[in-house]
Order: sequence, then C-alpha cells, then structure tokens
Amino acid sequence: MSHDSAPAPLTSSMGTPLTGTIRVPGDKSISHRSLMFGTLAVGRTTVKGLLESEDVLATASAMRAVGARIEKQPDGSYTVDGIGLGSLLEPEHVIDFGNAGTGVRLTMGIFGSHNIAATFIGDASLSKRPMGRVLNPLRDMGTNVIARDGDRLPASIRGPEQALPLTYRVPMPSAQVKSAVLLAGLNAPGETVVIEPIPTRDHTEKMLAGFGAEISVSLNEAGERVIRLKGQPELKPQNIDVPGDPSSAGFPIVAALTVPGSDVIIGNVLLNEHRTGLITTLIEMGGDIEIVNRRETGGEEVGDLRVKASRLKGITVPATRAPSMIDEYPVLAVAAAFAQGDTFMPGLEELRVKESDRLAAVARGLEANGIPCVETEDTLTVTGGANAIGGGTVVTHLDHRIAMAFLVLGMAAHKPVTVDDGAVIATSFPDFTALFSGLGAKFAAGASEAA
Ligand SMILES: O=C(O)C1=C[C@@H](OP(=O)(O)O)[C@@H](O)[C@H](O)C1
Ligand SMILES: C=C(OP(=O)(O)O)C(=O)O
Repeated sequence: MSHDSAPAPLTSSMGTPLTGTIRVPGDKSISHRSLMFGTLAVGRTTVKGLLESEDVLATASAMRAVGARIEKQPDGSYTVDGIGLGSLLEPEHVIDFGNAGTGVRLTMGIFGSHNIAATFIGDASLSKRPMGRVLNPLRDMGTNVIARDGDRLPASIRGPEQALPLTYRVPMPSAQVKSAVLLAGLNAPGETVVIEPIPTRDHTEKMLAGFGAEISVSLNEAGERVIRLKGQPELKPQNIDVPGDPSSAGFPIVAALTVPGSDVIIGNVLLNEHRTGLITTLIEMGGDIEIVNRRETGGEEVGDLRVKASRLKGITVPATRAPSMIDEYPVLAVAAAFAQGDTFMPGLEELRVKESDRLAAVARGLEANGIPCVETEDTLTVTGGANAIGGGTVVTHLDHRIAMAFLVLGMAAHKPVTVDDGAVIATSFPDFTALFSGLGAKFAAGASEAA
C-alpha cells in the first residue's frame, strides 16, 4: 500500500511514433464513489470497469472494514453487497488510505455522521495533506476529532449519536470537501445544503441521485450552485459501468500530440463538462483532437478521442477553468514545453496541496530538463519550443501524476527523462507502461546513462 520504501527509478525516451487504439482505465472519482455508495445501499451493486489502482483498492478495504462485502467476479466486474446507511459497523483496525486523498476525505464524511470510531492513516504524502477542510464541517455536525497538528493524519473520529444537518459554503474549489459534507449529510435527519461558489466535478450529486437520494441542484442569485440533500434516504443498489478516466487519458493525449508522427485513438473517455478542461485547452493550443462517437452511458457523456501529432502554441489558460482540469496541470505543463511561446496558467493555488506541491514539483522537473518556467504563489508560466530538452531526473515526491507527466516528456524530448520513482504510478494507472509500450513508447528501469 505505501510507497514509503524502495523507490524504483524509471526512464522514458523517444521510441517510434505512437500509434494504435487504447482504452484508459476506469475513472478514479467514479470508482471510489461506486464502492462507497454501494456500501451505503442495501443489496448488491455491480461495478463494471472499476479502476483497480491502489487508491481505489484502499477504499474497498475501508468499506469492507465497516461491513460491506466487495468481490471481484470471474468476468472482471465487482460486486458490492451493501449494508445500508446508518448500519455501518465499527472498524476493528486502523484504516490505511495509502496515497488516496479522495478515499480518505470522502470516507471521513461517510463515517463522520455514524456513531462509530475510526482511525485513519496514510503514506508520507497523504500525511502532509490538510484534512481540516473536511474535519471542520464534520465538527460542526457533531463529530469528535483528534488529529495531528494542523489537522493532518493520523486522525481519529467518532460520529455523534445523531448528526446535525448543515448548511455549508465550500471555502475552496474542492469536490472532495463538497462530497464529504453531502455524504455526512446522508445520515443526518433533515436537509443538508452545500453551496458551491465555484463548480467542481459533480459525480457525487449525479451518482447519489442514481442511487435514489433526494438531491437537487439549483443556482442562487449570486450564480452559486446550491445542492440540497434530504437526509436518511434508503439508497438502492445500482449497476454501474465506469467510463474511462479523462485524467488518465491526459497522458496519452499529450504524448500523441507531442511525439512526431503519432496518431492514437483513446476509446470510451468520460466527457463530463467538469472534467474536460484539458481537452478544451489543448484544442485552443492547436492540438488535433477529434471527439468521435459521443454517446451517453449511465447518465454520463463519453466519447472516443482521435489525437494526432500537432504543432502547439502557448496560450493563457483561464483561471476559471482550473477545477475542470485540476489534476491535468502537470501534463499540460509538459505539452506547454513543446508549444511555441509562453503558456500562462493562473489560479493554481490548489495544486500546492495535492499528493505533492505540484506547482513546485512541476517547476523543478521542467528546470531539471532545461525548460524555462516561472512559478509564483499560484501561477506557472512555461516557455516552450526549446530544442534540446530532456536529460534530467525528476523528483516525484510520491506523486503519480508528476511521474507520469515527466515520463511523457521523455517520450518526445531530445534526451531521455528519468523519474526517481515509477512505482507511484500504481496509485491511479497501474497499466501505464504496458499501455504506452503497446503504442510504441520506450521505457527502461533505472536511470538512463544519457539522463
Ligand atoms: O472528488 C474527487 O474525486 C476528486 C477531487 C479533486 O480533488 P479536490 O477536491 O481536492 O480538488 C481531484 O484532485 C481528485 O483527484 C479527485
Ligand atoms: C489529486 C489526486 O488524487 P487524490 O486527491 O484523491 O489523492 C489525483 O489523482 O491527482
């Protein structure tokens, strides 16, 4: 579970043009939620296309710890035999969420309004991340919390006998915080209201409605999203088909755009409007990305992407777009390294509290590979089009997206690029190297001599 030991350096270098048709693994946000909501429903939920990554498997363990039965079936799908809202058992052991921010924050929301005690731990990365953003509204609902200084993990919580429904304005753009409050509200009598000034991914709202919760979304006079949830519903099990993860798709998209001669089709990618900021941005940069076969499955839009190598140009990415591509900035910065001119990315303050300080990690990684960039508190400017880029070693800080983004850099750069730990990729995309090798990418274990 934890990557605290034995880092495994990995190097990528230019191979052949990338060609072929692939599917990226299931969406991480929807996978976590499928297991969680399946646990809160009474009866059997089935999940096809679940992302089998370390983060999601940590959520499966946490749900088992409160009584859910979660099994992989011979056809590869998962079944979740839920025990029902209000009936969670008290976990007998400490719950280890490894690297998974979404997993731990949403689970704190669920457990926090149940009258059970639970203790959460995580790896060195998760233990640095702020949990107060979730623990504070839980305290307002009556949950007792003991956490390390600054509300970091390890943390223990015990929910009240009866949680108080809350009206809560989310202070930062965070789908995790919004979701944690809504999930805690599920087990509180009355109405929980979450006001979201800046819209973020809406999987919790959509999926809870699918599971039979009474939940509505409207806009107030200030144009803010207002989500109203009626507490203590009886959730009904669902059959879920998890679409491909657009955040994972970001890596082959940028690789196909930047490795000369590439032509790649990525099938069945989730196209939820709160997740497609990277595609919009890359098209604005001149990327040849065609969306074909748009269709709807399970209440979500999906489509196939055909991506061809393109001449990119630098642009300003609107700050308002950040929540719809928040996990994609590392790989966007790599695309920007190949674009003519400057790419300016404002509104990045949330990047500082991800698996690593991603703003700093990206800037140091670009610098190590000879790519000029300027980092401020909440912006990044990358000057692209440089000739001899690559040749550096990138410190990943237990951050899967930093590792994958810089391996993509190595695929198109003049010299190979090494990341200090390739094992962290298993957090979200365990088949990353196999899938890219099939397209023509070149990886080598260890550091490259040229790097
Ligand atoms: O709700 C979710 O599934 C997620 C929300 C985002 O986090 P924040 O809520 O911290 O922005 C995102 O970075 C994360 O990968 C998944
Ligand atoms: C930020 C991420 O995940 P989490 O917050 O769930 O750890 C991510 O996957 O990029």
